[in-house]
Amino acid sequence: MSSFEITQTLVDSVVKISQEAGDRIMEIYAKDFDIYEKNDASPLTEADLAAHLHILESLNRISDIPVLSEESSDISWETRKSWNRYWLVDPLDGTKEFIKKNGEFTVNIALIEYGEPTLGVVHAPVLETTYVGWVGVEAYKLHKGSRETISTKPHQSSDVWQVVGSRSHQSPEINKVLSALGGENKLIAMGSSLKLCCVADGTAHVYPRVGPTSEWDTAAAHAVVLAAGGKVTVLNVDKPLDPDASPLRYNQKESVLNPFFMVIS
Ligand SMILES: Nc1ncnc2c1ncn2[C@@H]1O[C@H](COP(=O)(O)O)[C@@H](OP(=O)(O)O)[C@H]1O
Ligand SMILES: [Mg+2]
Repeated sequence: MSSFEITQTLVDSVVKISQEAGDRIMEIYAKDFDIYEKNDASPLTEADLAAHLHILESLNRISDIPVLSEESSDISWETRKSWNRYWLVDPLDGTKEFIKKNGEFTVNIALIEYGEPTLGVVHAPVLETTYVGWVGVEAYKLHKGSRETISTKPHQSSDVWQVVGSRSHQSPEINKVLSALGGENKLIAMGSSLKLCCVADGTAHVYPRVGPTSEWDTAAAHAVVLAAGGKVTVLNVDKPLDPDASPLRYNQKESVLNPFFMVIS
């Protein structure tokens, strides 16, 4: 048994790394994208890679835990399947939102232990907001120097369902989920892992995902949801509120694709 423990120092380091990666992204985001069209490198690739390299180097400096990032995801299953603990990173989630310049993109760093997220940091550079989930300990949001504890807001029978969904990847099956919820609902469109954070901080009751995502898209924000009192489970579109649905897990199979899932307050 290893004696690894998450500490406040580790959490603070991961927050700092995510914010520094966000600063690198912002240097590119602030430029005029048109100038890139003459060159080979797209602004997206450049921002993604700059964030990835910074996160990789920094995580390697603070720990000897392996890293799986969307930008270095060619690590074989043979190697990965022996990992009980690893960092799971999406350096720039919400690439469509980055290109559209609507600010709804995030830097995502999660710690996965035995298939479950135990720590997650989601940083939205344009919004100047960082969500932190230390599972079993606390969930909070940092915004322009202030720190606010966050928790989910469970749906009450008289509430209109506040449902958050993808801005850029929709699926007609969402209507099945909405009708299975029953009652009235209001759909809020949002890019990236910010949708899970909306459930974590009580802005939304649910986020049903009826479309493909990869494990790095959800891991960090999944930790924020768990730490804030919510759940992320495998979705049955006909029974979205199934109390026996299995939790979403990580590194259990060769494919890094998630099943359809439900995030609930
Ligand atoms: N066909 C597909 N296969 C795998 N992942 C997909 C996908 N379409 C969208 N995604 C994932 O959904 C994420 C965006 O989510 P959303 O639509 O909720 O903003 C993308 O993250 P990236 O932007 O990092 O590529 C991408 O990983
Ligand atoms: Mg992504």
